[in-house]
Amino acid sequence: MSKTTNIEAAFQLAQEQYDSLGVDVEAALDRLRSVAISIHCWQGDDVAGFEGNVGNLGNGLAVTGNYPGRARTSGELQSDLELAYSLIPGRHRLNLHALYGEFNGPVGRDEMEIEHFQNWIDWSRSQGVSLDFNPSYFSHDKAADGFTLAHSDPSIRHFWIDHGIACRKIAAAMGAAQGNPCINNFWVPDGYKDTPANRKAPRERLAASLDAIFAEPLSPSHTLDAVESKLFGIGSESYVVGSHEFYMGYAISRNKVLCLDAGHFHPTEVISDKISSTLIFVPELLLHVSRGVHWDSDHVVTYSDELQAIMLEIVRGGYLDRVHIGLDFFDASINRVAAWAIGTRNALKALLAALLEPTATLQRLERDGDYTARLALMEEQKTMPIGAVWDYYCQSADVPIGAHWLEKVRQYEADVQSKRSPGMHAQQV
Ligand SMILES: C[C@H](O)[C@H](O)[C@@H](O)C(=O)CO
Ligand SMILES: [Mn+2]
Repeated sequence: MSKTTNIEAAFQLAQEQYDSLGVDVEAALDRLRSVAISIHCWQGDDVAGFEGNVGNLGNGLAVTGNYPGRARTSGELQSDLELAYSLIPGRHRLNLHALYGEFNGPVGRDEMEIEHFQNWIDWSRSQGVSLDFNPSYFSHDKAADGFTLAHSDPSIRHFWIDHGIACRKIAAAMGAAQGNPCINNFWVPDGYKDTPANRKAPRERLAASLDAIFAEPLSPSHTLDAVESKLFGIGSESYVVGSHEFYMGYAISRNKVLCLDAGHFHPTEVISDKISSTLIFVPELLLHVSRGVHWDSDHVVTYSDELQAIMLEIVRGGYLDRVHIGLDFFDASINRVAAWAIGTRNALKALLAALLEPTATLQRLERDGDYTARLALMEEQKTMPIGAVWDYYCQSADVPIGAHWLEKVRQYEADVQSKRSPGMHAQQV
């Protein structure tokens, strides 16, 4: 039997097994096909961007590792992304940070315009990829003391407010160009290393700065504002202005998208349990699917219990249209294209597993108080043949099956990435 026939035969057997549980595999695959994951550009170059300050990543963000082949220009990043997308089934989005604009000479963050992203818009159109966006409140002289929108100096605060306003206009133009909303996510690092004497004032300033940024109504069909909380960062261990409670309250009161980053909570706290709570009160969620190891370490997403729990919660709650699934990890110790492929394929595989769950049956058992059968069925589900369905999905999407994608990355690394010199930044290439 040929490999293709094997995959089809295994899929048919798997389909029969799911069928016996009342699960429609074709419907699950159709739903999976419609989900676009927002793949973060910053895994490709260690969050360096193209402003020319490579190695100055600041404000608590840390990338470790020195694997060769970091992308140094937008052309290199686009080429790496094209390979990554070709290894991942489905049609996905690209999440860009403002510091990835293309600037001919110095451009202040408060002066950024859509023209600095025209090349990204053109490229994304050519790839059939839609864009999401983020203002960049880090790795900058005016963020050197750890404060931006909550700064006590009004001139610094206003500089960053202007950056936020500029980024909203850029995001809206991207959304108008692509015909669907560009999610524009605001994360600021503001916080104190040591115990503050005044927790109130910075939070009042952050709320006022955000209100100033969001003052102009923009069409929700062009852009949606999201806000991202954090528990602590390196250098803001004792106090983060934009805590979970702060942004939960902000998003509810201002009708904003709430961003939950899996690495931004206490180590035993999970975002999977926050989805059904928060969505009662906010219109939509953005997820930064990440993997913290002891802290917000931004490890590549693996097929973990929490990843599966996140996807199950989205599917069980019927939230696929209200939850934007984005990724947020940056690992420089392995091939960066492989990192994208591993993390995104895992996210999709976990989503497929969730779509293949006999949720209606489980929820009926729960309603009936039959917790024995609920647990038994949930456990049996774990060894159902999802691998056969996933392989079939990859084959039908014309992307590599199993670990064969790794051969393409190895070839690309030998032909392209290994020839890049490490220390250079965009202007030097
Ligand atoms: C680069 C991203 O904006 C950043 O990772 C942010 O989303 C975050 O999670 C900071 O810890
Ligand atoms: Mn994040």
